[in-house]
Amino acid sequence: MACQTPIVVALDFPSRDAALAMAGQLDPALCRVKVGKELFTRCGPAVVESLHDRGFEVFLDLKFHDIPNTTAMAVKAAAELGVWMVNVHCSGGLRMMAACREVLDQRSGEQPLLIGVTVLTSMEQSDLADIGLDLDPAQQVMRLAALADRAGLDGLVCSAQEARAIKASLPRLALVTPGIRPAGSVQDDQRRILTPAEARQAGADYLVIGRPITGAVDPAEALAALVAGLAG
Ligand SMILES: O=c1ccn([C@@H]2O[C@H](COP(=O)(O)O)[C@@H](O)[C@H]2O)c(=O)[nH]1
Repeated sequence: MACQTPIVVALDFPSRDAALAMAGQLDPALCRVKVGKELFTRCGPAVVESLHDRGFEVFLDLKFHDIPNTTAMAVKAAAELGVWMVNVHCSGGLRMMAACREVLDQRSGEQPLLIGVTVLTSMEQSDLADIGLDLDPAQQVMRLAALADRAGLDGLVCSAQEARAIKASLPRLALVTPGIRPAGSVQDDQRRILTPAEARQAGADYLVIGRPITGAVDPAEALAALVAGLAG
């Protein structure tokens, strides 16, 4: 059965066994899963295939950032794995994003959603100042969102704190929002956070949630509670 909720569980684990043990506690009708840099670097495409075999749609979160040709070929390789979603850094620029769009458009059949990472949800204004950007995260997100729209991307990774403003000006773009923290849970290294319900109210289309689910005593129960909270 296709996934019925906006929740994407981040499988940030150091081994295939650990990732699949967690996936085994989750229901593909209630969430999609995300494979990021740690898991993919350790396990490679085989873990994506195993998750597909278990019925999950997979967001391959490798945040490609390189020259246009290299990035486009990486996106093509991701598409050939049959993933549901793939992403690149918007700060790679317009030509880089357009090359990724073009390589997917040249393929036949079902394509992954092509998503641009704006400003990491772990970053706040002082972090942008450290890298020479004298503006607040929301301004930089809007600038990169407009660029991603021009390049024909399908959506953005951003904080849900920016979702309302982006939806108001660029409603075509799907918004994928990490930095989701249920009320009362620890912030960890995230900085621009919202609760699941606040994120949905602001216009987020997909909620990326890792530790609040995978670090719970009972991940299946944590996921079910989040799903119930969004439905209510
Ligand atoms: O801006 C970004 C982009 C990606 N992420 C990823 O999302 C998850 C969040 O995990 P939590 O445990 O819920 O913090 C993680 O895999 C990040 O690599 C992000 O947090 N922010």
